[in-house]
Order: sequence, then structure tokens, then C-alpha cells
Amino acid sequence: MTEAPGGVNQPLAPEESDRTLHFAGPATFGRIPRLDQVDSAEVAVVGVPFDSGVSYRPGARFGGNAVREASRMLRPYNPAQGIYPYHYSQVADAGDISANPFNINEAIETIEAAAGELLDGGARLMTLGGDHTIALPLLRAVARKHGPVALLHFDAHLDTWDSYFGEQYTHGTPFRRAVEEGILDTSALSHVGTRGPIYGEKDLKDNEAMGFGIVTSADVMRRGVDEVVQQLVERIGNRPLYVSIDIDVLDPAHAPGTGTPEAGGLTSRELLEILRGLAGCQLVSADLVEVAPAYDHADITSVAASHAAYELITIMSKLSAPLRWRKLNG
Ligand SMILES: N=C(N)NCCCC(=O)O
Ligand SMILES: [Zn+2]
Ligand SMILES: [Zn+2]
Repeated sequence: MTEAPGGVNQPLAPEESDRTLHFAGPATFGRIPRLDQVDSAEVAVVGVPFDSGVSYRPGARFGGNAVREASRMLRPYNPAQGIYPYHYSQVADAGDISANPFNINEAIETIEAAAGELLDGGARLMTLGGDHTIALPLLRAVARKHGPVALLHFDAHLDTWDSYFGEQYTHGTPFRRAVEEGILDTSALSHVGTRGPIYGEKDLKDNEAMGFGIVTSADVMRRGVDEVVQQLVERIGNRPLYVSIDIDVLDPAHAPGTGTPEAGGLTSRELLEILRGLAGCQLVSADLVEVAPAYDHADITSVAASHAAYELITIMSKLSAPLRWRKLNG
């Protein structure tokens, strides 16, 4: 193993694993420190245990903690991106946002406010859901800081539907609301991994009109990861980027633990490789949603989710490091 950086003013990283057990003690993401153990964080992992917006099987409120448990074994060096994510920048676990499960409108306001506070504190956010409803308040908070952002949305579903049973705020509608609110940069919107039956042809026409490009799950298989990454990265350019990952983008063989599974999805290997390909992008925050551990087996879903979050955290840590050095060296 290459030696990890360390010393005065270096970020507080997880304990060396030859001295502590990966499988003991409270589960913060990757065994990183809690936010209250450090002055501030450049990357904050935050849970949003809210799933009152689901249209089918519930249970994603338990997703964040399942991902934290599954992330215990993540080691400190990321060879795919060539850095120690927890040593470059301060990465900390900010705990959970308590959103009212009986009132979606209030929950959305709570999430937006709490995310805004963490962003104002200088952190990029890696949010662990929760169902996909939470992407809307997270995008609002991010757009308030950065203006309209580019969106890379990994999902079996479009999540741009108008309403369910007349309700506008659900896990199938966050991105239509976000387009309507002007918080997305409509010249750089992409869905990746889309597949399965939809409600009608109009769904696709609406997405085109909103500005979404679509890379289906079959496109990834036919064209290959490298070509897809190149196309996505070109579209994103230098814009501030928000990545939203619905774990159902993965095939149910790779992610059975989710509420609305669809056959024919990405492999976890494909997803991780696409995420690594985003390393040059200006990733400002990300979410990972729809892990529902009650339907999982042998932690397949939460392990895959923890690795996806680790890749995004690595990108954000790398981006934050120069800021940290500038601050320390005046
Ligand atoms: N899993 C998410 N986010 N959305 C699924 C909505 C699909 C539907 O209810 O028709
Ligand atoms: Zn989905
Ligand atoms: Zn979704």
C-alpha cells in the first residue's frame, strides 16, 4: 500500500484499519468522522430518511442507514481515481435530516433548508435517500448557491411525470418540477439507464421538449461505457453538475432492494465506470436514492450503492482539495 498523506491540518480520516475493526462501532459512511467531530467539511454525507413520495413498494426511508452499514468495508485508497478521498479533503457524516413523513410539502421545505445550511457551510453534499422526491429540494438548495445546474440522472425511470393522483410532489415527478422552476440548465440534462414500459409516447416527447437527452440502458450495452461517458461529459462541459442516482438504474440482479424494479438494467460495473468517467466535471453535489433494504438480499443493493457514493465522494474530495490548500496556506 502507498503511504497515506497525514500530519497537522490534514483532514480527520477514518481510523487505520489495522487498528480498528471495520465491523464494530457506530456506522458513519465509510467510518468517516461525524460532522460535529471536525470544524467543517468540504464533503458532507447526509441521510434523508423520507419515503412518503413512493408510488409502489415503500421502505427507502431505511436506505441511508443500510448504505452506511454496507460502506464499512470501503478502504481508504481509490485506485480507479488514484487518490485517498478522505485525506485530500475533510469528508464527514452530517447525520440525517428529519423530514415529516406525514406532510410532503413540509418535508420538502425541511430538506431544502437543511441542505442549504450544509452548502452554506462550504460543503458539497453526498445525500443518501430516501425516495426520489428528495431530489427536488436538494436541487433547489444547490441552484440557490450555483444557479441552474447541469443534471445527470441515473434511473430506470424518467421521473418527469406531471402528477400522481393529482399530487405534484412525488418520487415520479421531481425533475419536471425542477425544469418548471428554472433550477436546471436545460442545455445539459441527461437521463441514463432508462428502460421499461412507460405511460405513453407523450412521456418521451415531453422529455425532449424539456431538454433531456436519453441514454437508455440498451444504449450503454450497445455503445459501451467509454463512448457514453464521452458524450455525457461533452454535454456537461464546465457547468456546475448535479448527479442523481436512483439505485433502480441497476438491473434487479445488481439491486433487488428497491421499490420499483425494472428488468434489463445496468450492471454495477457499468455504473461505477461511468461515474469514474465524470472525474473532470464540476460536481457540486449528488444524491443516491431508492435503496429499500427490506427487499434486499445479502446487502447486494446497499453494497453497490455504497461503492457508487464512494466514487462520487472521491470526485468531490478531489475538487475541494485545492480550495483547502489555498485556505491553509493563506
Ligand atoms: N423510482 C422512482 N423514482 N420512480 C418510479 C416511478 C415509476 C412509477 O410509479 O410509475
Ligand atoms: Zn427509478
Ligand atoms: Zn427515480
